[in-house]
Amino acid sequence: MARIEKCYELAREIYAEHQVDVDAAVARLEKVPVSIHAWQGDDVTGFENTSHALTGGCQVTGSYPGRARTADELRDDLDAALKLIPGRHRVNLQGHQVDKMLPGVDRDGFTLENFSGWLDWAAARNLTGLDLAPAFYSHPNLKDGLSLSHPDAGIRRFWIDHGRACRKIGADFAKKLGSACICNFWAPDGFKDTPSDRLAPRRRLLASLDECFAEKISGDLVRDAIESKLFGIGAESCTVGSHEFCMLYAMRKKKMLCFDSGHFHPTESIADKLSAIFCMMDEILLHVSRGVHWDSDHVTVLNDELLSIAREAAVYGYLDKVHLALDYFDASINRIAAWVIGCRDLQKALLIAFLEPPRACQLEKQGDFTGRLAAQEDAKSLPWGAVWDYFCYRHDLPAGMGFMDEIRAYEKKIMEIRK
Ligand SMILES: C[C@H](O)[C@H](O)[C@@H](O)C(=O)CO
Ligand SMILES: [Mn+2]
Repeated sequence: MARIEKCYELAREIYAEHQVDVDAAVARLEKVPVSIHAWQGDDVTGFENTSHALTGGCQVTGSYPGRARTADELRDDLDAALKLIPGRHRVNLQGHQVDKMLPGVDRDGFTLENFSGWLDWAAARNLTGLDLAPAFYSHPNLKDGLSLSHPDAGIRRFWIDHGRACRKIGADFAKKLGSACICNFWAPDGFKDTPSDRLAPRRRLLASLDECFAEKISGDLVRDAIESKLFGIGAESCTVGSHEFCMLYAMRKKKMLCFDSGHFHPTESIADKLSAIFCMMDEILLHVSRGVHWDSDHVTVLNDELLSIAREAAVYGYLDKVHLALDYFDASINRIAAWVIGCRDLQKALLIAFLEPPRACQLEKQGDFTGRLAAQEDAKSLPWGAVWDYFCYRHDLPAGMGFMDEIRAYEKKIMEIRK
């Protein structure tokens, strides 16, 4: 331990030479909650016990042992992960991750009763809140790849009512937990092959969303967000809720725009979009993920993309308006490790952003772009790792990959015996 403190002292000295206050950076990181996506733990299956296949253009691959089969198991797994992630965080649910099913009640009729176990669990933990996203997929009413934009009014009604139900449950979560619930609307609607009519489904999606949001709910209780996608598996030719559609909807209807980092062209970075959005919008939801080829949902790692997203979210002083959420699913590795590694990497990226020396910005202001490049590159070898280790130590958590011992023990005792 003495070594961690010693290294931290040295790092503090070095950063001070670069006009960076390390203690302030640590204090900032302390205050950033990440919304941890519960669906990494159950492979997005939910707990309706209706054996619906995963549909809607997402795929979970791998058969690593230990998928949570019930909400109780999922909560145990989240407990195991949360213990290994420094700081206070939130948990993000999908609208089919019910705690219990009630006879004759489907998604369009879900109420808090279906999710009550989650609320009790969150209240008993030190969570900063619970988020809930309607699940417009993995259900027989996703017909021909369409939910909210389906031509059949009865189908649209089912999904609209599911959206409305989730907002009400979110409000109930918020009342008890004292923190607004983020209700993110992502509809998988799309076409495998070129549609003859792209306009009508988009008009129907627009009308359905208006109905979903018709009930006025205070922003202190629910923050609505809308998420676009480039394409999904089996919906390669047209996505109804495209980026333009969602951005304009959010702007016009005063909703939050959700950027999922796996939902854009591979060479397109959402980091560059944040400052553009903040010129005209006040709040944003980030789904932090990692796209690899056609898969939008690999575990986040500390790569250039994550560093630039965290940097752009942090450096202009609007981090309080950026809601950070994880969104990936990998069933080929230990699911708890997937949460812990991805979340800690996001926190590391934020810490690196908080520790950014002012030099590069100063040189840029003077028009010295060569100096700026030199300063940006020099900053890369500053000892942020010593600061991260100290942050973990303050939280009584192992630095490095020490967290794997606990994960392995939990895997042996609990996960390996799940069938
Ligand atoms: C579980 C969904 O995949 C997720 O919530 C949604 O945000 C998404 O990114 C779909 O690709
Ligand atoms: Mn997403």
